[in-house]
Amino acid sequence: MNAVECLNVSFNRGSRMVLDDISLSVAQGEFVALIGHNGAGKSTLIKLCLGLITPKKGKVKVLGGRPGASPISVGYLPENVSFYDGMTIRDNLNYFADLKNIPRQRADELIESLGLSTVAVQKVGQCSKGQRQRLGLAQALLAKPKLLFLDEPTVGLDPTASDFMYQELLKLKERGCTVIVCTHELMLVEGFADRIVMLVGGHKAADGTIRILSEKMGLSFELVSSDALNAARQDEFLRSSIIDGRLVCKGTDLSQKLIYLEKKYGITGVGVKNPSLMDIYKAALKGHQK
Ligand SMILES: Nc1ncnc2c1ncn2[C@@H]1O[C@H](COP(=O)(O)OP(=O)(O)OP(=O)(O)O)[C@@H](O)[C@H]1O
Repeated sequence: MNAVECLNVSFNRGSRMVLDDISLSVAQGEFVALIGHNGAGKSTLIKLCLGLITPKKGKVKVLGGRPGASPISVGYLPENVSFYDGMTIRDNLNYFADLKNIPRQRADELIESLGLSTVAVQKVGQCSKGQRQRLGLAQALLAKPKLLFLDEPTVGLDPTASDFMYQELLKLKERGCTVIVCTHELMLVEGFADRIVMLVGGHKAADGTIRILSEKMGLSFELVSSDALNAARQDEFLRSSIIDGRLVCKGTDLSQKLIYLEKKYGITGVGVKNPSLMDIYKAALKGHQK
């Protein structure tokens, strides 16, 4: 059973098409980055999976059932999570625990594990953005969800706080939780996500690992080796692969080039630098606007 299954899902707001024929499967335990320009439909897709809105066409299944059918198993950190500013961090979390019928001991555990102990008695209105987001994550994790949706969880966070957030998400994935993060922070998410799903104008424009998408899109991989670069400068076959002082090739030519370097020049251990998620983003955007 997949954690999320969308089959030919379309959603309109009035006469405007917001999502068009989206099919998407997310396996349990996967970490998926949902990316795309402003207004692409990312939050809408998350809301459909949460059962907050219903598709005009197509089917959505979450943890094998109807979206919204197992709220305890699904955690959600919305883009603008709101708390009671006049209450402390601990009281806010206890309040949500009580609402969900979860023992307050779980709130204590999360305060401890998410590094909120020293500020637990601080009023939320006096918390930094990073502390609020940790509280937001704690709220989403109260029920130990099997599936977690996060909508731009690191907006406005400093690099340490953002890294903390992603390290926590990685720990959850390691424990088998499915994580779906909607974000614009491509450089940050590319090191964590197993797979990228990109929406453009309500359509699915890309779906796969960075490696596979790069190959499909014909993006350039860099062969990182000064020996290989020096050899290529003297080599008729490789010379044309030097662009802006870097030795590059398409994913489909990669193994051929590596074998050639080893056989002809005895060069081994050549590092391969994948295209970045930003390269994929730009290529998918361009490909979709043709
Ligand atoms: N409540 C609403 N009423 C009317 N239109 C809406 C509403 N919410 C979203 N939309 C529209 O639906 C489209 C998709 O919005 P959505 O919030 O899903 O995009 P997004 O990819 O999450 O964007 P962003 O990166 O800016 O958060 C946009 O054109 C937006 O204007």
